[in-house]
Amino acid sequence: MLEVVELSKHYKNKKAVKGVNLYLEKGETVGLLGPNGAGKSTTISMISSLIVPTSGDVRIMNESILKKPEKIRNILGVVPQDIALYMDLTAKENLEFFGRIHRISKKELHGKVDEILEIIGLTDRKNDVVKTFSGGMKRRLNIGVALLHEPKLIIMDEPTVGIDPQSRNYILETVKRLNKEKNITVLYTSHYMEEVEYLCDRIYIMDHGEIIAAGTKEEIKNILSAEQSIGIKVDILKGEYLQLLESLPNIKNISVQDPAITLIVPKKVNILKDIFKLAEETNTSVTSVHIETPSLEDVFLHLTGRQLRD
Ligand SMILES: Nc1ncnc2c1ncn2[C@@H]1O[C@H](COP(=O)(O)OP(=O)(O)OP(=O)(O)O)[C@@H](O)[C@H]1O
Repeated sequence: MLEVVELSKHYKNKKAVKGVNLYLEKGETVGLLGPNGAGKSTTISMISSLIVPTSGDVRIMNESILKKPEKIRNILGVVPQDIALYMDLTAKENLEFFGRIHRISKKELHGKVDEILEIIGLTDRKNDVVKTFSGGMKRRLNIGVALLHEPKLIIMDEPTVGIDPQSRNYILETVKRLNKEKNITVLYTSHYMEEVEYLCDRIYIMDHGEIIAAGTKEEIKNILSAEQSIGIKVDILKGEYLQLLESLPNIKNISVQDPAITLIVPKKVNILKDIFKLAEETNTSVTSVHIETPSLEDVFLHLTGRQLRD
């Protein structure tokens, strides 16, 4: 369905994307994860033929976007990070307006608009102007616009940023339904690991303009299969305790979500004794310790050195 080959974008002082390769099979939902500035939006903009690559190619259904951009725009639906709607028009008028841009006939558009309003759950608000909508409702309408021309592939650039949990769940369910019922292929970028875990068959992790890991959730978690994740909760987190933990041998990663600490250490290492000994030395009260296999978030931290939402 989609094939990205050695795609690069170099600006004057910055190599934003450096030889990215990725593919999506028909009907797959694939996640693209990366910290801020990793190059996700630049990659998506090149796939959407909004910016011209410095080198490389993007093929959608075996056609190069560089050679046939118009044809590809009919196959592709893009949900941009920023809301692109007319605030003084109603939900229905926005869909009609964008439908005309896609040259959908008036007759066809009539039924289509009602169908999309139903999909995005805005039928009862169709005659209200968009400026009265919550952030989540605007995002849902933004998705509706991208669905008007019945794309076979949809690219979503962080579609749940800054919205209430209810709208977020609605969007996730909608993406799942579109994929299952209409067999739409989805490329989904997000700052929320749990969304990608819930939605995606496969994941690409990007950092500094490059793909640094790719595979199914299980395959990616296996990157740290020889490690264990130890979550420690304390009453009051002291810098001194943290420093002593950091100085222990075998610590692969340490992250802090005050008053919790997560350590990544090799499976064969027994570190529990040290955790309690150092707590005693620094008068720290440990309230709980959990040992788990590493999560995707842990793998991400291990690979990029950053938390996804830094
Ligand atoms: N037009 C431009 N000129 C110069 N540098 C740019 C331009 N666009 C992006 N960059 C740089 O390229 C890098 C990748 O940016 P990009 O927006 O693709 O990252 P991102 O992964 O989408 O980040 P975010 O999660 O914050 O949206 C950044 O360092 C950014 O500053």
